[in-house]
Amino acid sequence: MSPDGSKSGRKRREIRAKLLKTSSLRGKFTSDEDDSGNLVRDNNNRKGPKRGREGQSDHDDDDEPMIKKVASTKAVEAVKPMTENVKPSDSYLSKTRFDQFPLSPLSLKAIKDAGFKTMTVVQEATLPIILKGKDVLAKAKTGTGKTVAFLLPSIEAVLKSPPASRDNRQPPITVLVVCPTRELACQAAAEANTLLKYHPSIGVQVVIGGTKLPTEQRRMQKNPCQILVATPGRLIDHIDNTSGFATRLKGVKVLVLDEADHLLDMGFRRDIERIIAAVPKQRQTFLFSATVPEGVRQICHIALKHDHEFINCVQEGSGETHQKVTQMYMIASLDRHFSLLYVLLKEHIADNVDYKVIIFCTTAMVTCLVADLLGQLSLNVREIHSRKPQSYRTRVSDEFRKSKSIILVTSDVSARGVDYPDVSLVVQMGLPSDREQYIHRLGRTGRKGKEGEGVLLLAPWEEYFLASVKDLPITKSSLPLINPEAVKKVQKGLGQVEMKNKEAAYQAWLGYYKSQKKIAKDTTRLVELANEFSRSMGLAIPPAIPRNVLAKMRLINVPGLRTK
Ligand SMILES: Nc1ncnc2c1ncn2[C@@H]1O[C@H](COP(=O)(O)OP(=O)(O)OP(=O)(O)O)[C@@H](O)[C@H]1O
Repeated sequence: MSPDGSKSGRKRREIRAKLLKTSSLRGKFTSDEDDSGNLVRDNNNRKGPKRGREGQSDHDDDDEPMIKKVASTKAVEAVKPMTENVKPSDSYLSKTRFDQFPLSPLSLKAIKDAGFKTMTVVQEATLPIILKGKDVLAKAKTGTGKTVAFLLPSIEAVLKSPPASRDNRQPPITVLVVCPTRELACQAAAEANTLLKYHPSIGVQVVIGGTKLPTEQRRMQKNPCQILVATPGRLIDHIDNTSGFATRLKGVKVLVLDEADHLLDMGFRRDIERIIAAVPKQRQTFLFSATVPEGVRQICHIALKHDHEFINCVQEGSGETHQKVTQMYMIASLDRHFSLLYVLLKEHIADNVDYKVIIFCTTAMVTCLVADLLGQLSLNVREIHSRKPQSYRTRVSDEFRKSKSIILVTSDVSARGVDYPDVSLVVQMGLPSDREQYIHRLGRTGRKGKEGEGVLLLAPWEEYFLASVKDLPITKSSLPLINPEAVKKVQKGLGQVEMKNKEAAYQAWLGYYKSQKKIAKDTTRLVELANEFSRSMGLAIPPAIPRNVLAKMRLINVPGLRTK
């Protein structure tokens, strides 16, 4: 917020968006001209790529949410959630207090200490159903307390389970929470420890890639571990390599899949199926996410009982994003993206002394390049992606969570779930892997009913993505003036970025867009665009790519590529 309390930069963008809207209404459905004179045309829908397992995947509201318990659904048939037209309120909070439910007084004490006065909408909607013993598929907007919603009843399940006998060398794990990324697993475990403040005998352990397996094995052996939070890949490592671990999983009473739609998509499917096979059929299962695409409704029966409840806290037609988060998109040729990003950031920083920005890039190596460039431009920037050691990622994540006046450049390892308070702006550079990822990335701002801003920066040939988010309140903003000094500064900064970073970014960029069917179907065009990206990094000729890498991408002998 600038000193006078206005967000003049954001205001400027909103005014530009309004002006554009009125002008474009005149020429609706024809082409729009971005400021570089390129004609951009509307295109159709697209399909995004399937993402890899944890760590390998680089792609690495507040209107009245509708709490509507849909009648028990047969998991296979898609049941449209019931909705009523209710006046949207601006709160993610309900009026219901936690002590109106049969929860442990010690949990209630911890909740009070955490400063939670009333339940959030999703907590109020799901707790009674879960306490009745039902399986639940819950959909609620980002930043509205889904983690506490599944942890509270999970703690109740532990309290109801018979304490393990002291001499039991493989005491049962009662609750298993699966998260798609390491930061999210650590965060859920931290939230669990907050709720367990007065339950000293209940232990939470975390198993995630990037840490030493033996360290985790010792910790689980020596400390209470009634609740285990895990990323899929590492959990399977323990099932396969930690003696007695599979036995401990036979005690699971509650299985939680956080960011369930992501865990159920093809990238994780095999791991999730193995994990489900490793826990008892006789259990309760909770699937939570801010997005539940139709496909997930069809496939959720692999985890949920047929008589599960689908609880949809997102009012139909209000869209899956928050009203208080303004969403803009900008179309500019690739050669302007870095300067545009720089101008956007300087504008935002000038208007928001407590700025806290997350910039999402398409891959780890592009993230690395952008972070390097912004560092050269003397911005206070950090980076998180899968090419950084876990200790570094954890340290930076903790630092960013506690800081203001800071910029985080990141891949999709930070797209979902991570709860960084008071993020003022989310910038998404280039094509999000799909609609859900766009929504989750945007959901890093506007949490707990707060305001926020999202800007999606696309090249003209990426504009077709907008068809997949046309139901969301995203408006086109014309481009801010990019003064020649800024261009020169960015070009100078690019000149100081190491060549190996540019080579890696170019190769990763090509790999990512090769996975975008609509763009990759014409490989010659794909390579032309990649070489446009290469020039935007200030390279006169595109970097050479190892022949074996091109073979894996199935791009051997495509004109415009250089091999080494
Ligand atoms: N009843 C409550 N009152 C106030 N704050 C709460 C309450 N429950 C949870 N919170 C806080 O709200 C914030 C967002 O919660 P959480 O991260 O679980 O959101 P989420 O719905 O899981 O978001 P995402 O979809 O991004 O994963 C956290 O800081 C959490 O501690």
